Amino acid sequence: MAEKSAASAGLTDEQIHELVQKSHQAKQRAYAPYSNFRVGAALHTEDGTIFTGCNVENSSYSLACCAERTAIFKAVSEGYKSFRAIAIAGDVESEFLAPCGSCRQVMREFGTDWTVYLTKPDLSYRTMTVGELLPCSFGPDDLNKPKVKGQ
Ligand SMILES: O=c1ccn([C@H]2C[C@H](O)[C@@H](CO)O2)c(=O)[nH]1
Ligand SMILES: [Zn+2]
Repeated sequence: MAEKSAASAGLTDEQIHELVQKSHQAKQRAYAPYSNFRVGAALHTEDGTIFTGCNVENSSYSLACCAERTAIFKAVSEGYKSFRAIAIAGDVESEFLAPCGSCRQVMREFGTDWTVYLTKPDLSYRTMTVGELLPCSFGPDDLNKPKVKGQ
């Protein structure tokens, strides 16, 4: 069950369960022949459309794309930029899977006040906001703040 905290994302228990399930289904499509670490993600947009993603690795190792970013980039490229929640799924039984720092920054681009469900394979989850996962963050507004003269 969910820990009490953070943003509810305005989703019903059924919608959360569906999102978590879809993240674990997406995990089955992971292309992870190098790490053998499968990850899936399911992103719930403002209007309820769900985009899924998996990690996609490469023989040039550093080119791997995480599941979370696959889902977010799919959504943005289809015209969606308002997100309610993302569920993240791995195969580790003992811990809720946490997103990497790069994915936290990519999530933060689209706001700090939306929800991340960190899940386990038994479909249990922990609820956090993007702002909780990336405190004191840099974002789009920072580019428009006054700068020292001459810069
Ligand atoms: O939250 C995470 C953590 C890791 N990975 C991927 C990147 C790489 O393909 C593999 C091992 O790091 O897992 C994700 O997709 N999401
Ligand atoms: Zn990542």
